[in-house]
Amino acid sequence: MFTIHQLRYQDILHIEIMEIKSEEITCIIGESGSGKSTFLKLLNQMISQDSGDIYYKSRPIQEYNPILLRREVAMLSQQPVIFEGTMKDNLLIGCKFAEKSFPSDEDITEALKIVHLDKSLNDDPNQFSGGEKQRLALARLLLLDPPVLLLDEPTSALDQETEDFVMSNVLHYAKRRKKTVVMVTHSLNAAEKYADTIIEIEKKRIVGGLYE
Ligand SMILES: Nc1ncnc2c1ncn2[C@@H]1O[C@H](COP(=O)(O)OP(=O)(O)OP(=O)(O)O)[C@@H](O)[C@H]1O
Repeated sequence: MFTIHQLRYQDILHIEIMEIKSEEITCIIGESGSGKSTFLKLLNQMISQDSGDIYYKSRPIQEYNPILLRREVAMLSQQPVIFEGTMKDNLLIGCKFAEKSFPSDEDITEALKIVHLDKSLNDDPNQFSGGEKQRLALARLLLLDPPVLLLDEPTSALDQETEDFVMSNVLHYAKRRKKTVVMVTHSLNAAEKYADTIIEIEKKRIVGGLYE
């Protein structure tokens, strides 16, 4: 799905060669500040490399319209973004921005079940806890139904038990729906449990995918 060759981004990230396979779960691990979030942002061109190539579906990534690319390669950032309005407004706003038809009530219920968020659709999410906001943003992304999901520490604000439950649900859902997932995680355990491929960023460098 993605092939990367001789990529440089400032002095923050250098990737010799890498492939991210379609319909797989790829986990990115590495120390704080090693460039994990930067890497995800390069994959949907929130930022552009200084040199080197990223191919998405065999075409240079810069040939894609960035807005259309981000509808296919959708990112969940580390800090959940919450808009004014109810929880339902927040769940639907992604589809509105992406000019997609709204999901059915059944789809909304399913997404909330996957992220284990038991709140009323009329609630004000600005009052939610950090972990609830994170799960709301994750449910919003699932309702968008993009083929590629870039997840930056999607469950970092959750307690261990809820984190395990939500991560397992989300990644099983992704597998069932044949999604390509690139997930940054601090948990080597989770990566070993769920990833098809684990890539470690070491000293701001990726020489190649480490182990499969
Ligand atoms: N816009 C930017 N301009 C300059 N430096 C940046 C920018 N964004 C990130 N950095 C720097 O790049 C390095 C990598 O940052 P990044 O957020 O990608 O790391 P990370 O591995 O995701 O870290 P963490 O695990 O703490 O979230 C850091 O040293 C950071 O300070």
